[in-house]
Amino acid sequence: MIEKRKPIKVEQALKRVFDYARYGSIEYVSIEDSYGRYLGEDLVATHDVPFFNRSPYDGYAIRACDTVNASRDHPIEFKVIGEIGAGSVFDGVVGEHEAVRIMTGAQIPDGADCVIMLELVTEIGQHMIEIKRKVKQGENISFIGEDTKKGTVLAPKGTYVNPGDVALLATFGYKQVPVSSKPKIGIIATGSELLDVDQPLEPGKIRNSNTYMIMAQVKRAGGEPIYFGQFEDDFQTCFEQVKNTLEQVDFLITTGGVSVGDYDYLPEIYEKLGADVLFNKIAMRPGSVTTVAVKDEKLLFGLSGNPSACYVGCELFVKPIIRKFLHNRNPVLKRAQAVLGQDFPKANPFDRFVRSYLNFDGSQLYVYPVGLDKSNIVSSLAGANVLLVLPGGTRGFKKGMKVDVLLLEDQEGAPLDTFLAGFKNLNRGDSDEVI
Ligand SMILES: Nc1nc2c(c(=O)[nH]1)N[C@H]1C(S)=C(S)[C@@H](COP(=O)(O)OP(=O)(O)OC[C@H]3O[C@@H](n4cnc5c(N)ncnc54)[C@H](O)[C@@H]3O)O[C@H]1N2
Ligand code: MOO
Repeated sequence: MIEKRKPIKVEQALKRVFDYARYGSIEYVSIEDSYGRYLGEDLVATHDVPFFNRSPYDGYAIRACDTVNASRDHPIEFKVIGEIGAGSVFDGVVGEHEAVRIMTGAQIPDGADCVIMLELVTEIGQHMIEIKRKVKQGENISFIGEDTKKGTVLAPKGTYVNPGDVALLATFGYKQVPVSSKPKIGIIATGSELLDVDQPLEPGKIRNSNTYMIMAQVKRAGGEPIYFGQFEDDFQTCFEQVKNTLEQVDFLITTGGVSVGDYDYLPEIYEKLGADVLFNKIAMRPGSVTTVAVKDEKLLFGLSGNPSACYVGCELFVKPIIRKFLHNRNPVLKRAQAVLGQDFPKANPFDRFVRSYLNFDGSQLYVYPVGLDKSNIVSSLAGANVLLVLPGGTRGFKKGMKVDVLLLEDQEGAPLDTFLAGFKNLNRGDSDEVI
């Protein structure tokens, strides 16, 4: 008689796993390779930006006090005493009714306290210009420290390095960037039915898709997947593999063999290893059989063999642990609210995580379940950019209801029409900007 497993709640399971989260160390990569990594140290502004007062426009640097009486009917003449492009410094001083022609990004010359744009100036001869309006002191100057002040923490340790962070790293002279080292995640597939990706199909056999899917998920989460192979349902072979692999990695993921079938050997393997099983049943679908054990402080994730269950188990439990290892402060999936785009009549005895597509139609976020909602389905995974969360003990979700979604990743944009429609819906005022 098989012992009945007692399911625990998703949040309880996650808390138990987090008790065994570990942190990685720090390594250095070149700035070119820093995108997509996680910062190993706080990114602190080591100097003010801008570092000097500079002009945000092409124009003339002048003294504001010389324009006090300027107007359309009373233009004031200025003598142009020099010109500076970005990267050069003017070595004189701007005096009364003098101007220096200045380009965007150049340092404001001494004596000047404002800039007037080229378009607002009339050239009236060689080295002479005319100004017909007042300019305020400080007008059109990007002041020292306006962008960021020295000492400001711009991105804390554990931040995912996006292109904006790369710009900051370059601004502050990081040729080499301290990043969190990636956790090494061992992956093992079990199952005598498994063929590798390049093997022809045979009756009763299937191609091992989970391994490659998990490797991609691990990479997406920021970890380093190491594939140790697929093994037939033989207790001794699987035991040896799990034992040896565990010694070489930070965490281990297995797929398949965690349920109660005759060839589901993972429970016995954990026992023989002397690993503590944190849970072996979660009140969720798919992925209820997701099992997590700990051996010598290392987490062993026993994911389901069923592709969708495997996918969801990996996103909910492995991804946060990878991000935690990378010192990320927001390691779990981000939650958002959307409107259900179609009926979902099925009952939800446990919390259900439905592979779904989140879409903005120009005015509202809608979420649509993708494909068949069964844990052995592989086709619904590719089109999903979120997991729709339907709480356990509910049924009959209707189109139009507000629901929660967990964001996976969205590299795909919107259709052009939807993008343009978004502007149509904006209530825009008229601008009085002249230029
Ligand atoms: N009597 C019971 N039977 C089952 C239960 C249960 O509670 N009592 N739970 C069911 C649920 S829920 C799931 S999910 C599965 C989980 O089974 P396992 O995780 O032990 O996985 P396997 O039995 O090894 O395989 C399940 C399924 O997935 C296919 N598979 C396996 N590995 C891969 C792979 N690497 N790539 C693609 N597909 C894979 C395998 O061929 C099976 O079809 O158990 C239910 N049964
Ligand atoms: O674990 Mo199963 O994945 O609930 O379908």
